[in-house]
Amino acid sequence: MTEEENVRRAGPLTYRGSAIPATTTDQRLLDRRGPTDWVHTDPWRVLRIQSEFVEGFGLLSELPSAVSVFGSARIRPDSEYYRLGEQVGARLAEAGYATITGGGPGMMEAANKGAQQAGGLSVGLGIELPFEQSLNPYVDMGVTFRYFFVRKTMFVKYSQAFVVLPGGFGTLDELFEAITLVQTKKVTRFPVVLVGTEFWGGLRDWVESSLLKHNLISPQDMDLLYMTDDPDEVISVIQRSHRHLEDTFERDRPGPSS
Ligand SMILES: CC(C)=CCNc1ncnc2c1ncn2[C@@H]1O[C@H](COP(=O)(O)O)[C@@H](O)[C@H]1O
Repeated sequence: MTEEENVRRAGPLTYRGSAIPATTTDQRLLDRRGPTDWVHTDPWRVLRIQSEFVEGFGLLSELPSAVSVFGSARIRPDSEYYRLGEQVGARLAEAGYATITGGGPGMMEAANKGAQQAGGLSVGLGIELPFEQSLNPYVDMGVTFRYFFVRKTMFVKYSQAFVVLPGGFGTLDELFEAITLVQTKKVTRFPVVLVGTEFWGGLRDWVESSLLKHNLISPQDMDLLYMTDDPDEVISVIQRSHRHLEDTFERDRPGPSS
C-alpha cells in the first residue's frame, strides 16, 4: 500500500493506517440508513454547545439592566421565603431591573412572579433535567438550556448583580461561582447580595471561623458575603454599586483631545 492510500485527510484532521474511518464525513452525512450514534459524539456536541450560546445571546442581548436571582427549587408557595422572593422580584421591577432566574419552581418562581406582577421583565433560563419540567408560568421570556455551563455564562453576562435567596446545593454553586468571579476579578463591581440573615448567617460564620482563620481567603473577601433581610436594601446595595461604577467610568473616560 502506498503512503497516500494509507492516509485520510478530513478537513484539519489526519488519519493513518488502522485509524482511518470506514466511511467519509460526506458518506455519513448523506447516507440516511447509516448508524446515528455519531450525533452523540463530542465534535457534534460542540455544535450543539455553540447553538446554545447563539440562542442565549440572541434572546438576551437586548435585555435592559438585569439582576439574576437564585434560590431553592423546593420552597413552597406558602413559605415566608416565597413571599420574600416575590418582594425581591417586585422591588427589582420597580427599580427598572429585569429579573433573571433559573425559570424553575420555588424561589425562582417567586422572584419571576413578583417581577411580572409589578410590571417588570421576567426572564427564565431553564435547564434540561432528567425529569419533566417546564418554565414556571411567570416567565415572560425564556430559554431552556441543555448545558449547565452555557446557562451559567448567561446569568453572569446578562445581569449586573446577583441576589441569592435561601437554597440548597444549586444555589450554593451559583453563589460561590459568583463570588469566585468577583474575587478573581473576572467580573468587576458585581454586587452579590444574600437575602435571609438567619438562613445565611451560619455560612458566613463558618467562612470566617474556618476559611479566614486559616488564611484561605483575605479579610476583604468577607465583604463579598453581604447579607440583609430587607428587599429595599437589596435594591439600594445594587444601585449604590452601579452608581459607583458609573462614576468610576466617567472619571476614567479620556477627555476631549485638544
Ligand atoms: C422540583 C425540582 C427539584 C426542580 C428542579 N428544577 C430546576 N429548574 C431550574 N433551575 C434549577 C432547578 N433546580 C436547581 N436549579 C438551579 O439551582 C438553583 C436551585 O438549586 P437548589 O434547589 O438550591 O439546589 C436555582 O437558582 C437554579 O438556577
